[in-house]
Amino acid sequence: MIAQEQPLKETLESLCLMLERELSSAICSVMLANDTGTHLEFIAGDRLPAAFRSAIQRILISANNGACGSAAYQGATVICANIAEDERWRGYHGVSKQAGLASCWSSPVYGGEGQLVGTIAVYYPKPSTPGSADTVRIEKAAGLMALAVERFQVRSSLEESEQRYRSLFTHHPDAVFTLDEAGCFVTANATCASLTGYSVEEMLGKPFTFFIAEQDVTRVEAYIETALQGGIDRYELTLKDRAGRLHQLDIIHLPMVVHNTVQGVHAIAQEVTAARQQESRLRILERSVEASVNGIVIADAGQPDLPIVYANKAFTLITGYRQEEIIGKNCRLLQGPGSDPAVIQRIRACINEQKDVNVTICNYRKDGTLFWNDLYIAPVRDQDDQVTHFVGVQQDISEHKAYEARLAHNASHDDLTRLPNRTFFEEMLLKQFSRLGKDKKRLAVLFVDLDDFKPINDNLGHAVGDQVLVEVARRLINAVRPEDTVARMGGDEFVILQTAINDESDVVDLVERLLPMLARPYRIESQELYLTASIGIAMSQPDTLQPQTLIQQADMAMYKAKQQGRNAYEWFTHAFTDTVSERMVLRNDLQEAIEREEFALHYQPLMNREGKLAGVEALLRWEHPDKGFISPARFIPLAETTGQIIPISEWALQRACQDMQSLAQQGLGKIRVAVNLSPLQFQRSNFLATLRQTLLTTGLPAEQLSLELTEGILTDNAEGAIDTLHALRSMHIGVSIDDFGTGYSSLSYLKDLPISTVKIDRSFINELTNSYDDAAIVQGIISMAHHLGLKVVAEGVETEEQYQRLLGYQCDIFQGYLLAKPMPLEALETFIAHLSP
Ligand SMILES: Nc1nc2c(ncn2[C@@H]2O[C@@H]3COP(=O)(O)O[C@H]4[C@@H](O)[C@H](n5cnc6c(=O)[nH]c(N)nc65)O[C@@H]4COP(=O)(O)O[C@H]3[C@H]2O)c(=O)[nH]1
Repeated sequence: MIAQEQPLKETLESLCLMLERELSSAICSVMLANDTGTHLEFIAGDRLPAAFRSAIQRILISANNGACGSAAYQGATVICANIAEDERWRGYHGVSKQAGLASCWSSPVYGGEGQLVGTIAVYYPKPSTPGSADTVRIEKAAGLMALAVERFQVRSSLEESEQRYRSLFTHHPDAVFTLDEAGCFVTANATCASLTGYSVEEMLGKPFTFFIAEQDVTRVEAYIETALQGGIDRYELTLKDRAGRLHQLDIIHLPMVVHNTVQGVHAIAQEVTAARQQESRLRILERSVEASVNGIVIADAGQPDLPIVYANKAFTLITGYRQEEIIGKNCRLLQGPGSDPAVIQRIRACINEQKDVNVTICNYRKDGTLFWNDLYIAPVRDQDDQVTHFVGVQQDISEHKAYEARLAHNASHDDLTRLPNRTFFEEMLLKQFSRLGKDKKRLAVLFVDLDDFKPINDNLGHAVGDQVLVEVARRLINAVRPEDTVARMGGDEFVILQTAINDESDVVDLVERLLPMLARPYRIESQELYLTASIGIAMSQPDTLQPQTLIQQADMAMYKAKQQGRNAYEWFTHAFTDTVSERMVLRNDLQEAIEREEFALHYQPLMNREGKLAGVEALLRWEHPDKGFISPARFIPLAETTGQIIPISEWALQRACQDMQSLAQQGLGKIRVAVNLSPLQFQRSNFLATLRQTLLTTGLPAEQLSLELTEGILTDNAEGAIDTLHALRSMHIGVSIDDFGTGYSSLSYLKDLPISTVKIDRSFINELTNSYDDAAIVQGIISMAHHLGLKVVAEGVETEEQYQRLLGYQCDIFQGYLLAKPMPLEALETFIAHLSP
């Protein structure tokens, strides 16, 4: 039974029975010593009465404690021949008597190592002592008991150890398995099943390589072989699960050694797929950070003063600091005097609040040069949401900033002179005005307009004009204090803002320095040019509400200065607000009219001596949306001074040509049209080119076009004008001298000019019938002109008497209200249609 490894109690009960059979009328029991050797615990002796069994269930091992306690204590057999009289049984007399037990012999039992195992006891219903044969039997039983208990203890500890290891195997979170010498599964824990998708039963007996991705099989077989030779290996492989998914495993192979021989392979496999993916992601991220063109720094949030723990290559390129110079330092070493404290404060606040922040800050490189940093800082949190680091991503946007600054400068500055423009000037004016305190300081706006600049521009070309303007700008800048502002308003107009002035004398000081300074000769391309300026001044008054009005007032004052003779200055007074401002309003209206194309052309017929149509004169009409018809005699001189005449005239020429083409297309004949030319237009270098272009685009034959110019145009720029006239003649374009008689030119002067017609000014015709002088002049002009081969047009013919007189003087062509008034194109169509053939 001991060999069969029955449960211990059963074995010991059998032992008791065996002894009882050998000792007639005896009842046997067995007690086992506890682990600490202080007590005995009842285990076998079922024939003892229950009450007694319970009384001796657990007893102390001591000198006089019944037969068993005493025997275990003394280490020798104790014979209690008469329990009732035995002092060692004190406390048990009652229960033993009740159980009918009169004597007891107990022997201690020792194991192989001499350790106390327990006691074996024999009870008799009568007082008795053992004979020698009894003693031998008891000792034999004690020996068997020792053997049984020891075998039991060995088996229990084996089982325990087996369970421990099994538990480790079963519950191990990694896949734990063993392979036999052929490399097939012998054992596999649950993790193996969940990893492969096969049940443990399905796995057992299958070769390990069955589950391995093809490319790894040879390598894995070699590792198994090494383990079978007693080697230990750690390696990674790719496992293919039942669904075909791949898993990355970290494997440890150990030899399974039994009785000193390797009988297989133990293996532990840990899934590292996620970790490897993570590692690969980290590698890519690290590479991206390293290769990024943006500077990237990482600061440790766990250490005081956020030291930098990483900086990429771009950071070193941007800042000039090498990694080792920056690691351990705080990023503020990039800051400097130009770093905006408000921006720094914002960065600090966001770092304290552990928030993202994006700022543009002025930083400094190691060599002290400045760069603009578009900086983005973000906290990095761990799994517990604690900020461990801050990442700073920086981009050097210096070039972009410079570009922005250039754009801003361009938007607020004049390209040519690099002076501030009108917008900038107005902003500055507002700013300075708002700063005017109660200290009675004032502002002055000086409007500077160059006298006679246009001829320079027109005659010498824009390149020369531009150089003059640049020089004027330079002189103005040199004349003012640094706190004053000089701006170019456009064309040849400049403005100066004089700040913090005490009284008029401060302004007079400046103006009286300025005028001679501007009048000094200008040496441009080896020529000396002379020009002066007219200056208008407006000063802020205690009741000035809108500083912008100072600009208008100074402009008005400048006109006044011009009227008073040039190279002069004039103060603004409210007295001339009305007339000048009217002019200014008109100027603005004119600009709008050009943009909105509010102009129209009317045509006045010119009749020959036979009463037939000799041609028409194109006359501009401006129908102002609010003010109604505005006479060309009013707006054309103004447009001449502002240069606005150029687009207006070009439009008129184009329209006249188109209209004549339209008449021809309607079968109303090839009507010759006379178009007025402005001096400015005539003197422009591209005048002929524009003219050719207009004829080309409209298709009007050059012979149908005639240009009217005043004498002034010819005398102002004689040489250039004559060349232009020859060019016109060669193009077959007719030229008439308008308003003839009012200027200084004589007919003999006209003799060499390639012109075809003279138009006698209306004032002479007007007086023709009243004044002998005028009649004589008209008569003289006509006969002299005929002598020179020129045709004569009389304009302003209002009466029959004038007409008859002119007919008598052999005048060729007649124009005037008597014959026809200027009319729109539609009326002209009717007019021509009704003329007798
Ligand atoms: N009292 C009176 N006046 C008569 C009579 N017959 C014609 N007129 C007016 O005399 C002017 C003749 O034109 P202008 O001497 O070239 O004088 C023109 C011309 O110098 C200028 N002008 C008109 N159209 C243009 C144009 O397209 N370009 C340029 N540059 N100047 C133009 O404006 C000036 C005035 O033009 P308008 O007011 O249209 O005045 C026109 C015409 O309406 C008449 O019997 N009695």
